[in-house]
Amino acid sequence: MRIIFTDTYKKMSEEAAKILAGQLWIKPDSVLGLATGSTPVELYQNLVWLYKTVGLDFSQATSFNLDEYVGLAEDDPQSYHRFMHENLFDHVNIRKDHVFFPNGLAADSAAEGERYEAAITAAGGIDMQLLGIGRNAHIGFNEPADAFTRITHKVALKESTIAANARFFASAADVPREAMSMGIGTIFRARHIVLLASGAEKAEAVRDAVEGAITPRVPASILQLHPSVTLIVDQEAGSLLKAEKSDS
Ligand SMILES: N[C@@H]1[C@@H](O)[C@H](O)[C@@H](COP(=O)(O)O)O[C@@H]1O
Repeated sequence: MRIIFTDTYKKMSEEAAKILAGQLWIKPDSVLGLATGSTPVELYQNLVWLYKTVGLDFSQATSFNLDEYVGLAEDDPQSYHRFMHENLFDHVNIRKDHVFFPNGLAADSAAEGERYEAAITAAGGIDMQLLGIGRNAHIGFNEPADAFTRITHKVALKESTIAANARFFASAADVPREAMSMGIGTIFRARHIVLLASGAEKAEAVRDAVEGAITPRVPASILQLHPSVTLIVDQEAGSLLKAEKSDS
């Protein structure tokens, strides 16, 4: 795993933007796996800026989002679908028929998981997967569990995740209790993975994921086995890492 240590959230976001932009410049028809949450917001702002100023081209790109809440319509203000459009897709030249989400309204979640996997495969697989990390080291919505999940599936969210995401809702009671999420296997099949972490509340999760045992109790720990992972941390999120600082 390559670790890029940065001082601030701003620098973390700039480093991440360089990597995603580089991917698009090298392979304009890249299949990107994209993430929601507060962590990638400024990265997306940087990508929009690169699109507007130096012509970073999304016209041939495809995107698959990691996850979506169960029970929210696409146009619900809290849906991840809306989040991605407001933060990135509406501001760049990605084709709207090239952006994909798990359907949180699907009646048959198992069939929906298989449909989403087939769509990823049909697109050629994910070239670069962007990830944030939960405070309990979840990635996507893959919560600590007894086994690593293999494909896109329905998950019951942990109370801690509901509490952490409540800041985006009027109250914790409004946070959906379930989501459709890529599985750990789906994420692991991406050719390159970029994991972002910012803030002191992520420091333990980052340390456990990078330096701890590989276990489904720490979902992100599986990334230690992937051949191409770049972790970008700000000072606080990287503060508990023993790893030699290779960059700053
Ligand atoms: N499903 C998302 C994850 O993809 C995200 O990584 C995590 C951390 O979010 P944040 O970046 O807001 O800390 O939150 C949610 O649970």
